[in-house]
Amino acid sequence: MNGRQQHVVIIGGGPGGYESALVAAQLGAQVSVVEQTGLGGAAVLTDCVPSKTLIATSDFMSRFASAGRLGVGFEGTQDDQHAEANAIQINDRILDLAKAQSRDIRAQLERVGVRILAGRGHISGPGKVTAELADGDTEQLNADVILLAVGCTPRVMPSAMPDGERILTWQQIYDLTELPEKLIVVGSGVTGAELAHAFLGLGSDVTLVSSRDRVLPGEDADAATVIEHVFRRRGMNVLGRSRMKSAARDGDEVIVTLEDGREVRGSHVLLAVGSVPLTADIGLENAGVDTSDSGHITVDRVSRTSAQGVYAAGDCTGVLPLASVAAMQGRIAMAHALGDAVAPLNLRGVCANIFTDPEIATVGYSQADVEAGRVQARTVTMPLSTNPRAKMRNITDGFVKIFSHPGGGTVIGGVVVAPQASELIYPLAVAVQNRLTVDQLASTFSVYPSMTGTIAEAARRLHSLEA
Ligand SMILES: Cc1cc2nc3c(=O)[nH]c(=O)nc-3n(C[C@H](O)[C@H](O)[C@H](O)COP(=O)(O)OP(=O)(O)OC[C@H]3O[C@@H](n4cnc5c(N)ncnc54)[C@H](O)[C@@H]3O)c2cc1C
Ligand SMILES: NC(=O)c1ccc[n+]([C@@H]2O[C@H](COP(=O)([O-])OP(=O)(O)OC[C@H]3O[C@@H](n4cnc5c(N)ncnc54)[C@H](O)[C@@H]3O)[C@@H](O)[C@H]2O)c1
Repeated sequence: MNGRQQHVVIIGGGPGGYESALVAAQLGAQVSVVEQTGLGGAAVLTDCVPSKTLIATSDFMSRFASAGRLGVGFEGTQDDQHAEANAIQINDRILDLAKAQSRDIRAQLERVGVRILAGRGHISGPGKVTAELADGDTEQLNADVILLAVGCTPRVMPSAMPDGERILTWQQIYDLTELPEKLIVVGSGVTGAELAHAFLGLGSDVTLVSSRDRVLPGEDADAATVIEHVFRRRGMNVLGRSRMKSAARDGDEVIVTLEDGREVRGSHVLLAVGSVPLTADIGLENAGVDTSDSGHITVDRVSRTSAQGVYAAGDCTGVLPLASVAAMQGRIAMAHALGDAVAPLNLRGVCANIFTDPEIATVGYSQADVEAGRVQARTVTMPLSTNPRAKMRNITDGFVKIFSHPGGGTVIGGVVVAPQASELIYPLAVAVQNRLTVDQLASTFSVYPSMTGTIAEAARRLHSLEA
């Protein structure tokens, strides 16, 4: 690096883009972000933040519905006692919250001197980005470093084209003015499972079309089994081993036709059949940036692409589609590009959470890693049903699972299935990240009574296996 101020141009203002902009500005670079939709990206405006806000309302309604089991009654006649979701108010709140977060991010970037260009960016040659601005102008930018963080968009099938009214992607549900009466959710990955559960909690009649043997095929099998059991118990119609062939409107109804010929009728269908990277028209060929067959940009562990001076971060790389990973890839890219100290991306410490009720939180090595022989581990699974705090709170579903290394007892992974597991996974994440042993975890005080008591108890069980 010479003494001249480096110019960094970032295409895409989601977590991958805005986090890298902050780091680059902090490291003294002149930074421009070209963003076509709004700062915060899909994460803030249509995907992560809106879905979690919807789930917050749904969770509240579910708690309300189970109040009777904790001895709480409501005034009024028995038949009349139910909470009702107001779709307009819920969606207004969601969209307001998303826009406010987007504004906060813009203000944060502007405070550190980042230039924000509203429009579409593409690489026009080595070290060159063209921005087609929203106001109709075009601007040419010279860049010492280019970072691509363009994200993904919902995958659509020609036989099930979304119409924004009754055939919907997850990005279109926040425009609904009424709660879907009979919702068919297609796809039982994380997006499908979270949203199917959210709408069930809000009062929709939900059918989940799952192409695999069980819901959440990529997750811990024990955890997914608990969630599928809860779905069914709460009245969701889960159609296992069922692949959608097509979805079509029939007046005010939708018909989902499965590959085996069965038809499912509903008022709305929500398509959650995966995502495709937005990498087709961003001029990758103009700089020699390689992609995989799926169109994801190929990167190494410091986010370098195949082209010198071009980095990529987030979902468009296909490394691990989480907001936290996108942000980390972006920070690493800028540190590397601008000559700061940097450690390559380490996915073993990544914490993830599925926001169903109960939630599934995971960190480190998984059961699948153990079963595939990628790592040797001892495993203990403790149900929550014996935890005193869980009993007090009427929590019956869930468990804590810990994986430790045989021989030293280092904690290498964990799964928590519990209400707010996203908060409970942190002690296990600290243990994995800092290579703590099960003995260190077991000898740490936990509050009595508390859900974390089960984490300490599981660690104690692993100690006795070690002994
Ligand atoms: C329903 C759902 C829920 C999710 N929930 C969670 C969660 O709870 N926790 C979690 O960690 N992750 C969650 N994720 C994943 C998370 O949303 C993504 O990992 C994250 O959005 C990736 O960030 P990104 O910066 O790569 O891309 P994005 O957030 O997609 O941002 C990319 C931005 O680039 C813009 N762009 C694209 N092309 C151009 C161009 N040519 N010029 C200018 N701008 C362009 C796009 O408009 C977009 O605004 C969820 C995903 C979905 C679908
Ligand atoms: N809480 C979170 O952190 C969160 C939430 C949502 C998404 N995400 C991220 O996004 C990633 C992608 O998740 P996703 O669920 O959007 O996509 P996905 O690709 O993981 O799941 C899509 C599912 O749809 C199924 N499918 C495809 N075509 C089908 C058809 N015709 N009929 C029936 N089923 C069909 C697939 O088999 C697959 O199981 C996740 O792995 C996660 O990293 C994270």
